Parts: sequence; C-alpha cells; structure tokens
Amino acid sequence: MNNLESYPPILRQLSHHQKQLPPNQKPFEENNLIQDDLDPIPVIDLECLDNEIKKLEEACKDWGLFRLVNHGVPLTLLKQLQELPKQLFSMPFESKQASCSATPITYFWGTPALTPSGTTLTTRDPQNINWVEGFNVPLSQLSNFNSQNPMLESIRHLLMEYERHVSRMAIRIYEGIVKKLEWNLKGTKSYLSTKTGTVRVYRYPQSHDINIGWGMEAHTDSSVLSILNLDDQVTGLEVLKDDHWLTVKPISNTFIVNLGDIMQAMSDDRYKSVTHRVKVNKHGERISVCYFVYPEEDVVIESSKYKSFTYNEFRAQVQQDIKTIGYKVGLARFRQNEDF
Ligand SMILES: O=C(O)CCC(=O)C(=O)O
Ligand SMILES: [Fe+2]
Repeated sequence: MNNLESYPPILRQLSHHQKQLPPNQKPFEENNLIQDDLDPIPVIDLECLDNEIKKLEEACKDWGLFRLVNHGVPLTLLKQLQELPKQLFSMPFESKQASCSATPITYFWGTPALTPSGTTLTTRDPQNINWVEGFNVPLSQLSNFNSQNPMLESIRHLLMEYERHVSRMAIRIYEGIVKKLEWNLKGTKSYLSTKTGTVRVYRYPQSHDINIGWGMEAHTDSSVLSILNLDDQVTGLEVLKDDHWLTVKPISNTFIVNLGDIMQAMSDDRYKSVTHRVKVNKHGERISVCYFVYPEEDVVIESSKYKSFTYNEFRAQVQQDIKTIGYKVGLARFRQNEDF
C-alpha cells in the first residue's frame, strides 16, 4: 500500500494482514464471475431518453441498473471528479479528519454505514471491516459553509457544480421511468427530492490478497436512484444478475445508474433494487464518487406489495437492524403479510 500514513490506522494493517476469510465468504468466487469482453450492461442515452423508454423499462425490470451515456456532464468536470478525490485522500489521515470538523461533511472508514448525522453506525470487529474510507457530503448544505482546508474547499466547489448535473440527470431519469409506468407524476414527484441528494466519495485500498475482505459487502441501496461515477481504470464494483456476479467494466465518460429500494417499492416490485458489492483490487486503489437521492423524509410510500412507510421509517428500521443484528434487512421488513 503506498502513502501508508494517508490511510486510517485500521486499514494500514492491510499490507501485513494474515487473516483469511472462511471459504464461503471469500470475495473471489472465480467460477461465479461472468468475464466477457462485451459489456452486457444495458446502455441508455440520456439525450434521446424519449426514444429509449422501452429499453429503459427493460433495464429497470431485468437489471435494476444501466449505463448512462450522452449525459451532458463536461469531460473536464469528470476528470476533476477523479483527480481531486485522489489528492484529497492522499492527505495524512489526521488532516482528513480535521478538515471536516465544523462542516456538514463527514469522513469515515471501515464501514459505509452511517447515522443521519454522519457518525459511523457500527463499531465492527476489526477482523471484519470493510476496506473503504470515504467522505459523506450532503449536497444541499455545500453552500452554507467554507472549509479552512484548501483541498476540501476545492472539492466543495467541484461538488457544487456536480450537484447541478446529477440532480438534472436524476430528475430526467425519474421522469422517464415514471412516464413508462404511467404513474401520476404530480402525485409522485416528492418520491424523488433532489434536496436529499448526497454524494459519497470513496477510496478502496489496493490489496495483493483480495481474499482479505470486502471493499463493501453485498447490499441494495436505500435510495430511489443512485448515480455512480466509477474509477475509469480500476475495477471493483460487481452486480448480481441472474444469480451470477458480474464485474462492472470501467468505461470512461459513462455513469452507472442503480435503482434503489424505494424505486422497487414504488414500482410494486416491477423494477428491482439491484444487489451489488465492491471488491478490493490487487492492481491499484480505487476511487468512486456515488450520488444517492431519496424521497422527502415524511412522504408516505404507497404500494400494493408493502405496508405504507415513509423514508424516515425505512431508514430508522435499516439503522436499527444494522445496530442490532449487524446487517440491513431492507424492504423485506415492510412486505405485506410478512411478520418480521
Ligand atoms: O464504490 C462503488 O463502486 C459502489 C459503492 C456503493 O455501492 C454504495 O455506496 O452503496
Ligand atoms: Fe451501493
């Protein structure tokens, strides 16, 4: 691992870590991976979305995920979104911690599970940590503060610009989806509130022993939509498709869009919240910049498959499960006629 002092102490053990996970938990399930030169993930052209509605519907049904092209985000901005986080993460660990104090941005490591106020939710067994560190950035608060740290200040400005693009993309995609399902847009608009938009900037360390553990364990997102700007060199993200794990190829100038749990509930399970996970990579550390958008906290999500719930209730349940049983149960907790 290079620039060791930039890593949180608990992640520094990576370089001389001996522990092996039990075989059934090993990240590297080689025979389970589809490795194909062709990228099988459906591609959606945002500029021509009105002509792509059929494809969009199929992608949402069959995959819960698609690759977005012709998105209108300038290449220079995308380049900076890769470069600046690299510089931010290469700061010494203590500076990264200090840089966030008195800001709404939080710096975390070892687990991506955070409370709404940004503190780490689980104090995990050090043998079971996720090999990840990140910054959690509530986008609507970016204009309310200045950071004393020049690097964080540059990221703040960059993300303010990025926010305009991701909100535009999220609204456009959401409208495309709602149109197809013939939902009444007026009634469901608040199911997607760009005010809730949050960016997570992640760094996953390089590891020569990829059986060491997960960058992020298998999960579904709790969002309506997630828009991922992945490292354009280093792989890591895998998605579950027809019981097989598929590595998502890094293709520059594209985004990966995931449907989250709320979208699955809103669509009465017609669309799915895709299960995905992140592996550490032996060739290099990996950066991703992930945007999540949710409904307003107190909007009631109605569907025929689930009991009515607000996003607030959903989040509280997820947090409670992570705290008490150690993992997210998610939508299954709210299924009609299910006694959890
Ligand atoms: O870093 C990635 O590629 C994905 C991260 C992710 O799945 C998440 O934050 O929910
Ligand atoms: Fe995720």
